[in-house]
Amino acid sequence: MARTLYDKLWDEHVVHTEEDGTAILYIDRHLVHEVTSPQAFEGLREAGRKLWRISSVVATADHNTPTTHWERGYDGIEDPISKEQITTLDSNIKEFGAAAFFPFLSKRQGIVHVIGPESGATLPGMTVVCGDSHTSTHGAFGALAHGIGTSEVEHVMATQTLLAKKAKNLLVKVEGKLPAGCTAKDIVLAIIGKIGTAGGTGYTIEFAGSAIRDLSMEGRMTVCNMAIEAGARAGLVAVDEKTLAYVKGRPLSPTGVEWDQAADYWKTLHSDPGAHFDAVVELDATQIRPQVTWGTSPEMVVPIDGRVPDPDKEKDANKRDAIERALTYMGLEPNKPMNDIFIDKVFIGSCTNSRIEDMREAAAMVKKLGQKVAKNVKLAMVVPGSGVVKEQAEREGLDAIFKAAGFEWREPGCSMCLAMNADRLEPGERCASTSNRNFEGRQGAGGRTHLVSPAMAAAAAINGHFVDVRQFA
Ligand SMILES: CC(C)[C@H](C(=O)O)[C@@H](O)C(=O)O
Ligand code: SF4
Repeated sequence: MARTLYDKLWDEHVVHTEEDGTAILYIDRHLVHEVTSPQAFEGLREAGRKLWRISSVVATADHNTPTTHWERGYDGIEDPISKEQITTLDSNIKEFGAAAFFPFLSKRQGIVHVIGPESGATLPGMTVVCGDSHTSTHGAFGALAHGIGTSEVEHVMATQTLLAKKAKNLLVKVEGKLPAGCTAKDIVLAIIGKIGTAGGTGYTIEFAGSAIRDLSMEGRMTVCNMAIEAGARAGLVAVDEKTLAYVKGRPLSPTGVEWDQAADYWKTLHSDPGAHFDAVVELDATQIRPQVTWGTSPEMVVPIDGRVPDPDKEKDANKRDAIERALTYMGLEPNKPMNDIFIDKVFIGSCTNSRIEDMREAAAMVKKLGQKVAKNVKLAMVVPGSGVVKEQAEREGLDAIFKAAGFEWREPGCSMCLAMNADRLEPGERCASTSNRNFEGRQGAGGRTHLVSPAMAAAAAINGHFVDVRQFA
C-alpha cells in the first residue's frame, strides 16, 4: 500500500501497538538541554537506573548561557538559577554519559536544534526527541522528530521508548518560485497565517512542493522549526540529494559501507505516489510576500505591504476581542501601515534563523544598504546558533560587516528568543526578531515582538522601522 513519509517512519519504529492505538515507539536520538533534563536525571538516580542507550544522547547547554563575556567563564553567568541549570547538566552528563556533549564554553556549543544537524546527530529516518517543542526542526531531514515533556524525557532515558499515538497526515504543498527577497521564514509565516496556530493540531505535516524542494537544508529547518507554531508536533520534508549532501561528513554521520547502506535506505524516505493524506493545504509561492507579525501569536501576521488589522472589520466577536487585546499589548493603532512601525531593538538569532545561511542573508542586506543601525534602535544583536556557525561566519567576514554597521556580535545560544539569560526586552520595547514566538512577555515582561526573516530584521535595524526588502532584491 502506498504510504506517506510519516507512515514509513512510524512503521519503522513501532515496537508494539495497544488496541486503543497507543503505541510504543523506539527512539534513536535523544537530544538533551539544561532546562528540561534535571528532573529526569534525578528520577533515574532515585530509581537507581542508567541510561538505556548512552550512545543515543547528545547534550548541550543553550537556553541559559550568556552571550557576552565568555572570558569570565562560569562566573559570567549572573543569574544563580541559570548557573545551577548549566552546572547540573555538566554533572549529570559526567555521571550518566552521552554520545556527545557540548557544554557551555565549548567550541561546538549552541542551540540544541542547530547543533543536532550540524554534528550529524540528526540523520534521516531517525526518531528524534528532545524536551523542547522546536524539536520539529529536525524533520527537515526526513526524521520523525518532536518535543516531549520532562516525564517523557525520563521515560526515554530509562527505556529508549516513548508512548505515542499516531497523528493524522497533513500535506502542505507550496508550489512555484519564491519571489526575490522572500525566504523560508516568509513561507512558514504565510502557512501559519493561512491555517492558523491550530491548523496542524493532531497532524504531522509534510511540507512538499517545488518551493520546499528549492530550499536549502537551512531553509527547510526554518520551515519545520515552526510546524509546532502551526499546531503540529512534527513537520517533515522528504529526503533528497540536498539532504544527503548536508549530512555527509558530519562528525556523527556514518562513513564507508555504513554510509552507502544508510544512503540507499534514506533515498526511500519520501511519500509514495498516491499515498493518502487526511488533509491537503496548497500555497502559491509566487504570491508570498515578506511577512511581519503584528500581534501576540504567530498567526497574527500580514505581508509588509499590509496594515495592522482593524477589529471593527472583524465580524466574529471572539476574534475581534483577540485582535483588540493584541493591539493593546502591542501598542498599535488599527490600519497602521506595517512599514510605519518603528522598533527599539533587533534580534537576529534563535533555532529558527541562526544558521550560517541566515547570518549570510542578514549580512548581505546590511552590506547592500551600506549604512549604520538607525539612531532609534537601541540594540541590534546577532546571535549565531552555535560556535561552529560563529566560526564559519567569522571566516567569511560576516561579523565584521555587522560590527561596522553597529550590530553587536554575540556568543551562541537561545538568547533573546525567550529571555532566560540576561538578553531581554524592557517593558514596552518593540523588537524585530527572527525567532518563532511572539507571545506576551516572550522576550521579556511587557516586550513587543514582531517575527520576521533575517533580511527583514537587518533592513529594519538600518531603517529604524520595517521596510519591504523586495525593493533591495
Ligand atoms: C524551554 C523549553 C521547554 C521551551 C520549548 O519547549 O520550546 C523553549 O525552548 C521555547 O522555545 O519555548
Ligand atoms: S532558540 Fe528559542 S525556540 Fe529555539 S529552543 Fe531556544 S528558546 Fe526554544
